[in-house]
Amino acid sequence: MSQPFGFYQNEIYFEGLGGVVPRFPFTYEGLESRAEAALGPSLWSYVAGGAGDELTQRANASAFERWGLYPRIFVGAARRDLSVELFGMTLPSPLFMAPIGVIGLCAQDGHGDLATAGAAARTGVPMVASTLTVDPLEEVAAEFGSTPGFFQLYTPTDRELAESLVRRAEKAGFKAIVVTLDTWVTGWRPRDLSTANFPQLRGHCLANYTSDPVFRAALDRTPEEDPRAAAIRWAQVFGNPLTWDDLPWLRSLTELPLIVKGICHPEDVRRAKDGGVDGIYCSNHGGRQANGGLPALDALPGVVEAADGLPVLFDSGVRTGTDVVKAVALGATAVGVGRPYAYGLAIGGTDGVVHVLRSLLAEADLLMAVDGYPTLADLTPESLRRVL
Ligand SMILES: Cc1cc2nc3c(=O)[nH]c(=O)nc-3n(C[C@H](O)[C@H](O)[C@H](O)COP(=O)(O)O)c2cc1C
Ligand SMILES: O=C(O)C(=O)c1ccccc1
Repeated sequence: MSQPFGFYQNEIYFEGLGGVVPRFPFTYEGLESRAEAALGPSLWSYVAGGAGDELTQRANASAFERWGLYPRIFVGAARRDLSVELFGMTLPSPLFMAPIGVIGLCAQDGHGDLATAGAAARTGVPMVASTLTVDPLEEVAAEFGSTPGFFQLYTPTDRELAESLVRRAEKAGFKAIVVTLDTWVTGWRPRDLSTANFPQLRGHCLANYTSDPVFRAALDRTPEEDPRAAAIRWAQVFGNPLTWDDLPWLRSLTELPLIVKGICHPEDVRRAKDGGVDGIYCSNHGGRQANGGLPALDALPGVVEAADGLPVLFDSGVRTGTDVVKAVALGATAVGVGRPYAYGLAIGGTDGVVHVLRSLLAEADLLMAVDGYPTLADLTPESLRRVL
């Protein structure tokens, strides 16, 4: 590791005055208010909103407040190592960027997927690119530099199309396939309903479909000639209500590491594991799908236990570096952040995303320094105590 993540603090104190300090906020609330202004009402309601009255979305974040980290003294954690092994890769930290559909729209120029991939290249923090990128997946992958990227698959009903998307992702150099299982239909989202968001967003969801030979072959006229017919076809093929019977087929699609996203129940972990997946992604989609459910963090220990050594990726409610540390202590191998980096993108493009990621990592690193946990392996459930 070249420089500890906490060094971001020094840069800001000693060099960044006039640079980062006036440009970007250092709290989640600060990010939210700046992003709301930058995005405007429609995009804001899409990104910030969740299902129902957003009880689960709020609970995801507040679940972290119920755990406190014990400080350990006389440890001298002058050097920290946050690196982690995942699917044979060594990542500089457990942090990654969760997939966010049409995140491209959050950037001023509408190419935010490329800007986010650029932030992955600059920080070493992997991006999970959504099936719903605004620019084709090949163009996104071209911006990753030496940072590995993962491809998130929304499995279409057309199996041949699913296969084609996976082949393209492999060819473009993605290092893992993340299949999202909790969103074959979108949840009841009052904010999106009140801004009638989806009809507008739909037109921006199509890039990976209209650039796909299998998708194009199923159309009578090209998407350029008849964009409406392409959008209709997209709506028809988008959501596949998969069942366990489809897992062998999903597994057969690729030799890349296969991760299933949206798992919270230990029994589902066992079944996924039996089906030969390489990783479990514990998430409730940031409270955007089902409302009234368990905060994802409360599901994590049961998932980790059932995973029994298989890597567990986690997201939903991560807002600070201390949240990252707590999720690792509860057994997550890698920790995803969602909305915060979208807000960074809205505020400052690639620089804004880099700022959000570096801030999360600096806070995590400095917490480990102060509390005496030099490596991730030192963080265990015994490092935490329930406080409420
Ligand atoms: C605007 C938005 C779009 C999303 N789109 C996708 C998507 O395309 N695919 C997917 O698997 N998850 C998607 N998610 C869910 C995220 O991957 C992640 O589970 C969630 O954002 C984590 O919660 P957090 O935002 O509270 O950190 C989306 C989330 C947001 C906020
Ligand atoms: O909004 C989401 O969370 C999401 O995953 C999605 C699904 C379909 C279209 C756009 C975004």
